Amino acid sequence: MSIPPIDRSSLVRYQQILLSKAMPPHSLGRLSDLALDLAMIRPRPLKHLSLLLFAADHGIVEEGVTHSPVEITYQQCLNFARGGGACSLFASQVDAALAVIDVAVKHTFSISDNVVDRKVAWGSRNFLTAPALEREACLKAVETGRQLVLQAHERGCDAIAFGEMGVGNTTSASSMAAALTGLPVPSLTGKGSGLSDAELLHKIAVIEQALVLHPQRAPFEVLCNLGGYELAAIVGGMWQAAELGLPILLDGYVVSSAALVAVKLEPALADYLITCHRSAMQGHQAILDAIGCKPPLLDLAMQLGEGTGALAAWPLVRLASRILFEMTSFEEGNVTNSTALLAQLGVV
Ligand SMILES: O=C(O)c1ccc[n+]([C@@H]2O[C@H](COP(=O)([O-])O)[C@@H](O)[C@H]2O)c1
Ligand SMILES: Cc1cc2nc[nH]c2cc1C
Repeated sequence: MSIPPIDRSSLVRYQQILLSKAMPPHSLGRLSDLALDLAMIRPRPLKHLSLLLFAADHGIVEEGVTHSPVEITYQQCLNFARGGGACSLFASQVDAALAVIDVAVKHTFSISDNVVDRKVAWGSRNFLTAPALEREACLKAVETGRQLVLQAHERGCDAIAFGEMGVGNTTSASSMAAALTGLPVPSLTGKGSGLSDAELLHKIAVIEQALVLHPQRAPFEVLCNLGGYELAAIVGGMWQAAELGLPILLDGYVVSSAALVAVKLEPALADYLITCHRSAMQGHQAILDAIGCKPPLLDLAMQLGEGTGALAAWPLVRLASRILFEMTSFEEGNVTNSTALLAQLGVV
């Protein structure tokens, strides 16, 4: 694996280009910061976003950590692949290509369902009784993520986002985040797709028990012991995307827990992450901080997953990527550069 470092040496030149644009200095605020970040990753306007949504089931649901019936995982995969659900609506609104990929859903899809079959296991195991993932199957899921990103890149995408669907996966996400950050479990655990206050306390107790049962803290061990197959696919996909020099639009709580694993394994990956939104799930900001992310572009109290936060931010990301390369300068627009004049006079 070799993730190329982003092109920091060009930052000063890009900052100068930004100052030459026909506007008062710094008037595009965080959008111009984003323009600079994107240019150091990929110095041209972005056009095509691919959203890879990986789906899997989770054995930890046996412990009563979610209200959602397990069949919702496969039902939602079918729904998404038919163009239903939030992720499909958002993807069609912002012109992104959506693929739904089964890595470990407890359901047999038929070819006409339009769900990509990359099944590596029939769900994960209950990690209160065994490691969640089988090592070999975990590696296969990582490899699947890589292959899907390579294919999306071959089809012409120049930016990538990951989504997920998996009843029970917020328990995996919180467990991995707690193992990798050392932060108290309650600070990282929320109600997921919906729990009462008492049920949330039970979910926290389950996670605390899991952390005792699985004391290993090396990132790959954490992924195998506490993770999910869709999370493993996202880890592999993120590595591949960074290797290809693609900006990665970071979605919410669950995808960010996979990003934390990926960054712990390969710190250079962090520079390719664009922080799209802050999920309302308890602990998302703590995960973003542990990764070293910039403040999120959107803070809309969303907490759905599916890649919806990344999709909602894509129009802003695409817009920012055009500023350095497509906006006219003072000179090109025949506009007096008052700041430059004042600088010549020694006023600024
Ligand atoms: O990523 C997020 O910010 C997020 C926050 C809350 C819930 N989810 C979604 O909720 C599902 C898992 O919820 P749960 O309660 O069954 O663990 C899973 O399909 C996720 O996509 C996702
Ligand atoms: C209905 C439903 C939709 C979802 N989308 C992502 N996670 C989800 C969980 C549930 C329960």
